[in-house]
Amino acid sequence: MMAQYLSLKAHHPDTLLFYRMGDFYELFYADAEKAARLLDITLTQRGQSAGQPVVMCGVPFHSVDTYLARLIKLGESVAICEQVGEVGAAKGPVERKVVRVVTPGTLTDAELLQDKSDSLLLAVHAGTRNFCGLAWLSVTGAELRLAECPADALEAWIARISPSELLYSAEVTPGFEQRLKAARNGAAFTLSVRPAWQFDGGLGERKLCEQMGSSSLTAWGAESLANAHAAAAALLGYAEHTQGRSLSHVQRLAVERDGELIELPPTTRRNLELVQTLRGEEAPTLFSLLDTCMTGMGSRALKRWLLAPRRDRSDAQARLEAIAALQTTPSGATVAPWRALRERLKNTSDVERIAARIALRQVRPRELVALRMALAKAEALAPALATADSALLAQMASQLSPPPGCVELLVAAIHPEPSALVRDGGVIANGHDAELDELRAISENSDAFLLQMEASERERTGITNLRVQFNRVHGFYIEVTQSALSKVPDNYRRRQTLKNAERFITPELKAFEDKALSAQDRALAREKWLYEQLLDGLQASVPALTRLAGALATLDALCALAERSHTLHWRAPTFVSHPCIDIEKGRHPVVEARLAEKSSGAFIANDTRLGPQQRMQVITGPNMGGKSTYMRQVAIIVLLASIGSHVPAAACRLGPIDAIHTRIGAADDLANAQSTFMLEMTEAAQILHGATAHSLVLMDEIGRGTSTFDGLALAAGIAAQLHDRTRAFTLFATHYFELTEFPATHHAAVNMHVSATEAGRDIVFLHEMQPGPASKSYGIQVARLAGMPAAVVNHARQALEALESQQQQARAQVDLFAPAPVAEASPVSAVESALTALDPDAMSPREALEALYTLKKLQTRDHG
Ligand SMILES: Nc1ncnc2c1ncn2[C@@H]1O[C@H](COP(=O)(O)OP(=O)(O)OP(=O)(O)O)[C@@H](O)[C@H]1O
Repeated sequence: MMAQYLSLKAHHPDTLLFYRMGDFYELFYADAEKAARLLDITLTQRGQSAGQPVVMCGVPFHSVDTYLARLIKLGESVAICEQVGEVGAAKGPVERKVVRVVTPGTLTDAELLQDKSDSLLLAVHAGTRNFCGLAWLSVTGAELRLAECPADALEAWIARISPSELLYSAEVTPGFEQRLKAARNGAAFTLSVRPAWQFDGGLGERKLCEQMGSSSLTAWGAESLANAHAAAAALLGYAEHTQGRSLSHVQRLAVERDGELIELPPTTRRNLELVQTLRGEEAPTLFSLLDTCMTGMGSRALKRWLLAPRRDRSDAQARLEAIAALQTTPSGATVAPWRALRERLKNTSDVERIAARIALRQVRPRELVALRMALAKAEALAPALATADSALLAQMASQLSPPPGCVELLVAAIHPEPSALVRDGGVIANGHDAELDELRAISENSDAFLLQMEASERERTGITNLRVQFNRVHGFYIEVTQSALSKVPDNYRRRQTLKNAERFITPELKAFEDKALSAQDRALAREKWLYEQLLDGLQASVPALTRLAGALATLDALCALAERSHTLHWRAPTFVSHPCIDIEKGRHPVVEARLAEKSSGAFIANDTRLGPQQRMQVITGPNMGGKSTYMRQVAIIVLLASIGSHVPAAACRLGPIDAIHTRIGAADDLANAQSTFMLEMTEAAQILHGATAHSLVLMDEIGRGTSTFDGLALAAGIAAQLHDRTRAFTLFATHYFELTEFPATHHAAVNMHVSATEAGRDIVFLHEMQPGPASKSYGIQVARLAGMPAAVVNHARQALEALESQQQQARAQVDLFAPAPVAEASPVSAVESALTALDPDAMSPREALEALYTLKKLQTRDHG
């Protein structure tokens, strides 16, 4: 057995091997030690193999899912090895096979997957010409995506895709590997190394064609993406390896191109708290506020929309029309369509994942019952949509009809209340298969047979309390109490002795037992076979089922947006072609919700007007005044509009947007050994390189991490660059009062401030954005509010007065915003000219040596 184990283990060196032995999965040697540590289970030793004690530990097969979940969460992969041969069929151990490998990026079990998040597998190929190829999919989804990106944009792509597992070639350079490891920081995904030959462009193209059932990839515009094909080859190879079969349900292909999406760099996703709070929690975030979907499919679609808004507005426009239609109560109806639809969508099972599990032949009987009910619901949804005034809803309606014959097949084949697992029996419906019905009848008729036999044996033997019974351990028996033993006939054979009774068997009962038990075994085998047949029959429906799942998901997400708009009083944005961000009475939805929850006052709405004439707002005002909230709310409204959602504002007009960049707050990135200031500057530099005139840029207190003069000078330089060169829509919050002079010399910048007023020695925040610079910074009042000891506050107040009067007198007349002098080109030195004239390939060793002496002489002369 150990030889068998070791040969299986050799094929899965980096994976924990769960080796099935009876009712347990056992792990051995190093696997056992690791699993015992990670799962906190007991390590044992048994026997010896090759003179060494065998270290092992095990988990019961019926609770394997819990252990798998824990290991996957820790980033481990597990190969499941089952007994596939018949016990005792051949000499030696029963035949075993690894039936699938469970890895963080290839999960398919409902118990292991999160309802509201996709678990994505991404393959990255370090390609030619400084380009990387990417291919990714969710094993339980229907779509494979491809992209090629410039090598320096790889981290941003990985962050956006946010995979659970990333595959790369064993032969990438150490530098590239290091980058992938660094990209993992903060976003926990597992890195899996694959053999280099699997990253082959030609192989990938062939595999993709095969997958799509097409002779070329032209229809998808994916024909000339050799780098992405190489990634796809590894991706599909790995997915097939883990599932033990090909992914026949993945039949959609999409190519993502640089520049199609509105850029949301990782810093923006973090700073705007889109799907995670700054502390790493799931709520309160924009997504947690937005997601009132009734199904996991809807939540996942909504999250995808939120994290991948498109620059092209056609999708967003179609969604806005759909939301409008969902909010219009048709004549004769009492409620808006979104309400009625959401009511019907409630408790709809995850058709997308069930379809994938059908294709992977891992689907459980109860999921098929759930699928049948979901299909009935989906069909009932269609009529209400078909008549709606929205092309998108009409398209959904056409996709909601169940594949022909699918419901009928499920009704006929699956028992209405099946057991959880096929191996327990009772899964196939009565009347579906004559042979199964007959076998079941034999075992079910045994009750009648036993009663009849009991009566006849009582009569024959005169033992009135004789009983004929069955139990799982001992099979059929006749039970006679001690007192009646003398009446037992000769043909009774003793089976078991109890305290007060004896149990017997007769040849007649034995014959019946054989028949009944074998009927049960045969019925079970027949059920397994019929279940496989059913899966075969369902394969043809898989593409239609995934389309239907997509329609359900879109519909659910749209209904959630309609509900949010209604409940939170949001309004539809409008898109225009000229550059502008016009927001009337905008609010920050998450802060507003928090205020409402705590009943701590109303949220103060603010307008925002940005356009070519007024591209930059320099925002000043006290701490706690609401600067960050205001800036974030503008970005959130722009993002919500871009995905086709209504927005928390009275009105919003939005021109083209290509990116939302943010530089907010300061958190040390200790893991990457970057100081607060270094990080601040790196992020600012990235924004200055990346932003365009169609980008929205939020800069919150840039320059704060260094000395006042350095910081001020840098902040001024950055503001000037954004205003003059980048020309992005910029919200620039600062504590440097000097910067309020910026708009005087820069025509497209204006001063804005958050209002506050003093009540005695205290400060009252009004949270209103008003034109002009703030008059005071109120730092000391805020410190007082924060509970700073009175002595410190008084001390600070005195020091402040002294500092202010000193500054009045010695105010340096520095023009902070004057353009920097162009650096003078330094004259070319004699050494440099001589070097330029040399051609090393055309020189003899002697000439080279002479040239070296000449250069040295010239250098000595240049430096006197
Ligand atoms: N428009 C608003 N209406 C009501 N309350 C608001 C508004 N804006 C902000 N607040 C409240 O004020 C708090 C502080 O806001 P915010 O963090 O935006 O201030 P800030 O000016 O950026 O402060 P700092 O400069 O210290 O970062 C928020 O948590 C919120 O409770």
